[in-house]
Amino acid sequence: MKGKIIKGIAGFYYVHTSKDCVYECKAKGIFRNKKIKPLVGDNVIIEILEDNEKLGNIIEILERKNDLIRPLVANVDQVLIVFSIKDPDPNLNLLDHFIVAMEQKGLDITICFNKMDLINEKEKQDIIDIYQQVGYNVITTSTLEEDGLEHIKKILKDKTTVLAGPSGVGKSSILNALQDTVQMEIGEISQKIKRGKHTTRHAELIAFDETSYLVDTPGFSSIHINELEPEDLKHYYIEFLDYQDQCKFNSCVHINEPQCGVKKGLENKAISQRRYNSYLLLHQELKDKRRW
Ligand SMILES: Nc1nc2c(ncn2[C@@H]2O[C@H](COP(=O)(O)OP(=O)(O)OP(=O)(O)O)[C@@H](O)[C@H]2O)c(=O)[nH]1
Ligand SMILES: [Zn+2]
Repeated sequence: MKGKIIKGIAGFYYVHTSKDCVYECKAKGIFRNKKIKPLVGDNVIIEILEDNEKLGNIIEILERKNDLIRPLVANVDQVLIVFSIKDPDPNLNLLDHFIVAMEQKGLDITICFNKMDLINEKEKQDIIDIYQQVGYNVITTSTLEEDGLEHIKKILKDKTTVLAGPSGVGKSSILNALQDTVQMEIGEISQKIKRGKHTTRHAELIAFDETSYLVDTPGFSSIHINELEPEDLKHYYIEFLDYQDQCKFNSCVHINEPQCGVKKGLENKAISQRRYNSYLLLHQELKDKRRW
């Protein structure tokens, strides 16, 4: 039977299979020999030992699409980057920083502006426009007024999703609001899990249905851009890609070079000055880092 590991504790793996069943499984020795450790998020094949007790063995780990380090989860498809529209005001340089980090990991990105109840309808629409113009899916929510949650659920459908965003923007509130809507045998699982006491906090998946999962820890509240050379940053500002073939030089980083397509895009306002400024800032940061 096929399933997905949604939780791992002390050598036990909890595998979510079709019809919302969760089996408590051990991994057979073969993985240890191959030096593969099952991860939360892994798609696996299990053999059932005891159907009444929902006990099984993991006999195969299916090929991983990717594995993230923080949180430690396999096969994440997308990220929902949460920023608040107010309290705290969105720091757009930081948002772009998040976007670059997630683009680098190859995750699909949706941007969620939360706390929409704190502003008037038209206020700050320009911020939303900037990111829609880039081509990102932007949604707006208020967990306080339970607004936009249906929209989030639609985005979660058939994907494994992780939340990211700075502190205080409402990631936990979104998780809680969504979790309230999940009807699963949570009780049964937590009974089993309570047997042992564990202090370390591992990532878990919340199953919405057989193919939709959300990582339960608001994973990235700080960001690391891994080993990125300043001249490679341009690849992660995806709106530049449409203009770079108009650059005279292939190696153009769109700063001081003559005949730059991205600069032309800026002039005719197809590329946002706001985004370009954050590009310059981050480019300089990466250069400074290299000097260390
Ligand atoms: N007005 C308003 N306040 C909200 C909304 N969502 C969350 N808050 C409040 O914002 C504060 C921070 O919310 P959290 O959900 O803890 O934010 P977080 O992103 O998980 O923060 P960290 O745990 O620090 O990463 C809390 O006081 C929430 O009650 C919202 O939609 N509107
Ligand atoms: Zn250029």
